[in-house]
Amino acid sequence: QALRRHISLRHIPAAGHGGIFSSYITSLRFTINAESVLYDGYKKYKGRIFKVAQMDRWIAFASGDALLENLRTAPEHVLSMEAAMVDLLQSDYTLGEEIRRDAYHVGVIRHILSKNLAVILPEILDEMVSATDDLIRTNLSKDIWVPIRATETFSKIVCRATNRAFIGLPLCRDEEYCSVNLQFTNHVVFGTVFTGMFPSFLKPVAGQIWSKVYGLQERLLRTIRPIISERRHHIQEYGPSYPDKPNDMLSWLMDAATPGHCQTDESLAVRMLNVNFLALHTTSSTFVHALYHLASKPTYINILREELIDNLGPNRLRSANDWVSDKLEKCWKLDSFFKESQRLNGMGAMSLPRKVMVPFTFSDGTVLPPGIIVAAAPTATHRDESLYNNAAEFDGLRFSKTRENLVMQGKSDKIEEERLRLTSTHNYLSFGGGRHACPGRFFASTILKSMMAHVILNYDVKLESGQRPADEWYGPMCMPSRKAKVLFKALE
Ligand code: HEM
Repeated sequence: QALRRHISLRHIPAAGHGGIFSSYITSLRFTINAESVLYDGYKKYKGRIFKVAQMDRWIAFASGDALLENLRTAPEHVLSMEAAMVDLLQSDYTLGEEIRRDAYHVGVIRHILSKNLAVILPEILDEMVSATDDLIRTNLSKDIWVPIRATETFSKIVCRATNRAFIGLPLCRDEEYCSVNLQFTNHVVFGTVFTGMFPSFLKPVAGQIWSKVYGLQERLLRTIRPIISERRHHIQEYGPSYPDKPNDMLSWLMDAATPGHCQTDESLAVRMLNVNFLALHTTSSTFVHALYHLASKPTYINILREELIDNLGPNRLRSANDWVSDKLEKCWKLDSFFKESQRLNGMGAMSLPRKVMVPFTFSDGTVLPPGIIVAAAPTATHRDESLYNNAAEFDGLRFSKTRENLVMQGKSDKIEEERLRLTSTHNYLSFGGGRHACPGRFFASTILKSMMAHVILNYDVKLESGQRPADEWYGPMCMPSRKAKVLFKALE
């Protein structure tokens, strides 16, 4: 097999070693330091396709504007994201086969969640303030710096705030419900490794065993079944738009579920787990990456605080009433700070994974055979000097300065200005791109910015050592340090 794969890809240059046996050295290096392998490949072959050895396969990486555009725009039956997920995440066994077969939840997130953002925001803010009070403020005493373990604390805050919009009170505060949703990421990550060890014909059995052992689907079902039943009862009694119907993810999913299996309690529970899987870890990691930047570079605290007070007024964002959502849009520096943090410290070294379904010819003439995964390399692209000046340096105001310059020069056209926002995918790979670009990024951006605004207006933060803690890498996946503690002090 290795020989066959080697021959079918021999026209593609390799980052690191390219031989049948020597490539294992690179695959080992990729496991330990994926970022540097991809950076070396990118520098050497920018504008081309290059391949990188993994233990069990080659992955091709597209670099440069033209090839990335090919990757973004190829139709699903040619370059498939779903098929890539089956290979890379063993998604049929870890996420559930039905999630791939009927992805109606993606439409719900893309259209209904985004459309309802302004309406549900006060609820989200209320939960965020209450969760931050419960998990941070109660531990603080006047004028004393108190260490808070950032990843653990903010994943819980994100879980509560997000689930206020997904399932509402009181379940968004239920420990069992939150813990199941937070654990599901581990279920997927370790389940990928576990089921990946079995040959194809045994994977369904291995997947079943894995799900039963972890038991998260069952546990989530137990917590949400009474709520589903109650809502069904109201629908039967008063019709689909019954009075006081909750305007949340569970209702939207129940309304959109394709008739048949998708409408069962079991299927809705799996769908809720998956939506949480997509939303929680991504948002909390992105937040903590930015928090580490903020706490290690104190000058930004005053800059961002000043901007927030200018735009939001003297209120401290202590409650949802202090909030007017369009004012957050005016906080360009805060938006820029997150975009810059995510540019340098995002979810990992690989994005836009797609499986080649039929022979695919890139615009430079390179042909990829079916069966291979092709992806983009965000960390390498985001450090490209031709795209970003002083690319290796953190400049929290990089994007807001350019936005302001455009306005000052009278050149501000809407398209150019939108490209500099956190949620834009132009020259920016953290949210993927093309038809699969993250549909939850507008929701995520609102949560991230409002949570940071609340922190900055209510607390001082710093790091004991003053140094930003090193990220944790697992193959191509990147996470902010899970051990590091940020020192918090209440402002009043
Ligand atoms: C900062 C937080 C987030 C980051 C960094 C992030 C990143 C991504 C990335 C890189 C992709 C793959 C895109 C591609 O391959 O082209 C993706 C897809 C997706 N994300 Fe997010 N995401 C975030 C938050 C969310 C949230 C909050 C939700 C849901 C509310 C969500 C829902 C989805 C869905 C449904 C997809 C699949 C889209 C499709 O299949 O077409 N994401 N996200």
